[in-house]
Parts: sequence; structure tokens; C-alpha cells
Amino acid sequence: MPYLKAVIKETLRLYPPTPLLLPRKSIEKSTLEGYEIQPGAIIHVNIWAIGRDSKIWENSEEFIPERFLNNNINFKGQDFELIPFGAGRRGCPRITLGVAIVELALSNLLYAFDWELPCGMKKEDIDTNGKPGIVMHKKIDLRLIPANHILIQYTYTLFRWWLRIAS
Ligand code: HEM
Repeated sequence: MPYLKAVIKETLRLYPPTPLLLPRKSIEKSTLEGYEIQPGAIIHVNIWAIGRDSKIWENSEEFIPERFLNNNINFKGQDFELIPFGAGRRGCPRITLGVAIVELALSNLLYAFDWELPCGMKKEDIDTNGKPGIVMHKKIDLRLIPANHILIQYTYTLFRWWLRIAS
């Protein structure tokens, strides 16, 4: 389970579903790291870029879930290097439900099936790029072939049972 959670964190670091969060509007003039922000300015927080910043993340472009195994970084909105659910008073109010759904779906898909690439395709051929947009979708759909090993085991058990009765 800790590894599955680390995989989900690493996925949300590299592929946040909302790469620019929801836009904010500045209500008063302020200065941030030398940049003047005028009242009324629309502000987008680029969490896609934060997630890939090499000053924050070692080997930032690589998918390494292990980086989350030995630290307490979480996405509840306190660790600003990882905010796929946003932060502050307009942050996502249903983080727990969202994470539970992802954990449940992913663990069931992994438990029930073995996954293979379509014939002739190598893992290097997988295109992991996303399309620009408020919500990020994959540029090229991922195609995988499920091998339902639970069903195969069940059929095999039934077959052996039938053989024993028939003989
Ligand atoms: C993996 C699943 C989810 C992700 C990645 C996600 C992400 C986000 C993000 C990035 C925001 C904007 C936060 C900001 O701009 O600071 C947001 C807002 C919101 N989310 Fe989620 N969310 C998820 C699941 C859910 C679920 C399951 C619900 C409801 C059942 C939900 C309800 C909302 C609502 C109502 C807001 C608007 C909050 C506001 O404007 O005050 N989200 N979510």
C-alpha cells in the first residue's frame, strides 16, 4: 500500500489533472519576488511546472515513486511543491474522497488483471505527453490489453473440478 500511494503521488506530481489549478484574481497590489501584481490581475499557479522543477525535484522528469517512500510530503496543501488539489481556502474540499477513488480503482485494476502492451509495441513507444487545457488529457490514448487472470484461474479450477467428476 505505501508503494501504491507513492505511485499516485508521483503520477499527480508529473501529470496533475488541473495543471494551472483554478484561476485567482488579485484583490490588491502586491509584490512577489520582485514582480508587481496589480489589483484585478488573473493569476494562474503553474503546478505542472512546479512538479517538474529541477531545483525542487531530483531527476524531475523521471517517474520515481520511491522518492515519496521516505518523506512526509503530502498533497493536503501544506507542501507547496506538491499541490495537485490546490491549497488554501479554495483548495479541493474532497481530497480524501478523490484519493480513495483513485486508490480503489488502481488497486482493483492491478489486482484483477495483468496488463500487456498491444502487439509489437515497446514501453519506450508510450507517449506520456498531455494535451494543453484546463483539465489535462493524454495527447495519445494509452492502449493496454488486459489479461483477466482472476477469470482464468476460476475457469481452470472449474475445469479441474469437471474433470474429476467426469472421470
Ligand atoms: C483525484 C481527484 C481530484 C483532483 C485531482 C481534484 C483537484 C482539484 C483542484 C486542483 C481544485 C482547484 C483547487 C485550487 O485552485 O486551489 C479542485 C477544486 C474543487 N474540487 Fe476537486 N479534485 C478531485 C476530486 C474531487 C472530488 C471527488 C470532489 C467532490 C466530490 C471535488 C470537488 C471539488 C470542488 C467543489 C472544488 C471547488 C472548491 C472551491 O472553489 O472552493 N474534487 N479540485
